[in-house]
Amino acid sequence: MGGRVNEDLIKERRKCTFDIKELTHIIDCGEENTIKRKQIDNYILNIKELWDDVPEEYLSHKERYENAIKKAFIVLKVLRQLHTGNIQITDHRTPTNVYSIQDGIFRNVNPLLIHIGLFWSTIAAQASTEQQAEWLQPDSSMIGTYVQTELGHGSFIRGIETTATYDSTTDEFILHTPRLSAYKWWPGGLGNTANACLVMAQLYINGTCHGLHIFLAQIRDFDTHKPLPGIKVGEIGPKMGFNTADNGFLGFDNHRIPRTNMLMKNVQVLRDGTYVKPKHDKLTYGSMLLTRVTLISDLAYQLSKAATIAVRYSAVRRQSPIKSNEPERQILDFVSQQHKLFITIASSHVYRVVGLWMWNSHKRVTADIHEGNMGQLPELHALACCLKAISSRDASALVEQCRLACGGHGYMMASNLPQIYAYTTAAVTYEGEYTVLLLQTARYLVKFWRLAAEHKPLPQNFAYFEDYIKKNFEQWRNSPEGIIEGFKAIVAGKTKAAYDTLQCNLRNGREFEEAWNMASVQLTNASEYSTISRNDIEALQSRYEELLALIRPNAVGLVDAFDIRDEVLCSTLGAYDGRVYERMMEEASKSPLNEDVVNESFHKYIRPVTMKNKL
Ligand SMILES: CCCCC/C=C\C/C=C\C/C=C\C/C=C\C/C=C\C=C\C(=O)SCCNC(=O)CCNC(=O)[C@H](O)C(C)(C)COP(=O)(O)OP(=O)(O)OC[C@H]1O[C@@H](n2cnc3c(N)ncnc32)[C@H](O)[C@@H]1OP(=O)(O)O
Ligand SMILES: Cc1cc2nc3c(=O)[nH]c(=O)nc-3n(C[C@H](O)[C@H](O)[C@H](O)COP(=O)(O)OP(=O)(O)OC[C@H]3O[C@@H](n4cnc5c(N)ncnc54)[C@H](O)[C@@H]3O)c2cc1C
Repeated sequence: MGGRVNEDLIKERRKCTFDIKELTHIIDCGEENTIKRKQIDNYILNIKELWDDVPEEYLSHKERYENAIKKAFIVLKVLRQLHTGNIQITDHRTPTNVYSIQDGIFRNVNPLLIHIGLFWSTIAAQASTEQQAEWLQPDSSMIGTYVQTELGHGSFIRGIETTATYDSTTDEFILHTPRLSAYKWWPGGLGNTANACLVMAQLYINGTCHGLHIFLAQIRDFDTHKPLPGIKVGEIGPKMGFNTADNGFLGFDNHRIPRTNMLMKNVQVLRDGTYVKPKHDKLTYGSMLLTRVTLISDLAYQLSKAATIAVRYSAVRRQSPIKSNEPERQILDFVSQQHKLFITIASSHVYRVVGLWMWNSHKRVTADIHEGNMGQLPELHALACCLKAISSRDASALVEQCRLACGGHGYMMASNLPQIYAYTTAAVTYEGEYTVLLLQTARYLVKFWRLAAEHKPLPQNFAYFEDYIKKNFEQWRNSPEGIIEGFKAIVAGKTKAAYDTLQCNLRNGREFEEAWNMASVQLTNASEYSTISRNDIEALQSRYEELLALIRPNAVGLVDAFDIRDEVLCSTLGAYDGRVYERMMEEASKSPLNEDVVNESFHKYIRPVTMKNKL
């Protein structure tokens, strides 16, 4: 859409006091990455077949999927070309950028998300060298997914009921779904797209259960795409979001696969049925760990999208004067509006930085694991659980705050804020539900508190537990260091309270698991345990308000620095040119309800009632 840039946005951009490009380069981890990202954006976004004539929202459930799958295979082809270097973009090791522009292409979810994001990465991480050589061929016919959750079990994965029983006479595993609750339910791309899957099942050899293992199973014929004998597969129906992801169900009726289809990098079943144990029994859960780490950065990106839309809109939208004799003000001038939005910008940066740090930690710990050193895995798991839980919860709350900050127009699908919310709130549940993950972190903290309480040696990372016990915490200081000290005091205090409740429950004769359950609200909820005083809080509050005023002139510059293209934002409210009302009117004109001046329902249903006595 052509036309002039909104005057208020022009003025906002003139006011900006910092170099926007410099911040963009920081966000991209370097100018080179910015250049590459833009090359990839240009290449992919210029593919005409990826763009819709009719907005996605007006399509039926079936049409949405068919439209998305058409685009998914165009994108897959491009990703393969990038991978093999056939598209001359020198280095594309900035995967989040390739993936993030897909938000614009699909306005929803790529049905191949799990194929690319989890299927391949799990094979790469958990299959033996020989298996990888066979399965990771660039021209493979396999379209796969990651099949773990069942109708009856999602969080408690030890309760998974699908079995894989070794038959040494034929050198095969028999995959079986013993009852309705054991049906696989949820995997993305399973409904219609996938012809293969990685399935999590209980391994049985000679009547002994060895727990959960991952198996590669073909489920559809590669040529006809018909389900193989013994496979019952389908799609689970419409959801709050993720409606192009064809999440599916799957049941096995004694479906046989070769023994060599168990992922055997860390654990093996030999021809004679000998079971060779892994070095750590949670290595099978590695894909969940990796995805939790990846999600932190993805959620930071979703926050930057929501912030861009809401801040630009707030600079364009004028409503109410502040003094009655003045003109109406940009809603961005209201301090309460700044509070709603600037926190979203800040949170995006926080989770981006933490996400990168976690990504690098994951790389380091994985390299150690390859060398046989598992020592850092528990801490990484505890951190990933906590950060995935809070980043998803914060992101969905802040995206919703941005939507509300756009008033009624934020409720329009054309603002794209409802879709971003539906996407982020799903992340609170998938890949480990919020409370369940926080309890994993609590379990880790309580272990170290027990050491502290028993005056046993603590690792350096937990020295502050001892400081708390010895009351070595300094008085509160209003400085970054003081705030960090404050957080340490909160963690220590909260862990102590939960631990004390746990001990009290145990003394009262409860068994550990029951005592744990009774303490679980304390284990997940933070309390104020720092040495902060009322005066400190007042000082912090006024400093916060000063900071809002300092950020105000740079608000639009800050979101421009996220450098998200209009085709990706997909928002009438957030486009770079700020022509909000023109875009809203243009989008409304696409509604099928505007195709006829008089809708035929008038003649069928309305007129017979309203004109009844007048005909
Ligand atoms: C098209 C392009 C796409 C590309 C994509 C790339 C980028 C885009 C960005 C990101 C998106 C990427 C993908 C995701 C996108 C969309 C999501 C859609 C799909 C979602 C998929 C799923 O949801 S898959 C299913 C996930 N399921 C879960 O997460 C289940 C949650 N439950 C658990 O993880 C566990 O059951 C548990 C952790 C709650 C407890 O496990 P349990 O077996 O009960 O444990 P125990 O009690 O026996 O033992 C606990 C001990 O084990 C340790 N531990 C547990 N888990 C781990 C682990 N993962 N690693 C290491 N250690 C672990 C735990 O600490 C205990 O140790 P101690 O005994 O020593 O205390
Ligand atoms: C959009 C989407 C995509 C998904 N994609 C996939 C996929 O590709 N592959 C796949 O395998 N799965 C997938 N899933 C499934 C997902 O991983 C599970 O839904 C998730 O792990 C939560 O499990 P659940 O649904 O069984 O919830 P439940 O565990 O039943 O949780 C329900 C409630 O019980 C509480 N609860 C459960 N256990 C405890 C406990 N021990 N202590 C305290 N409270 C507890 C929870 O906090 C929650 O409040 C997807 C889900 C969604 C929504």
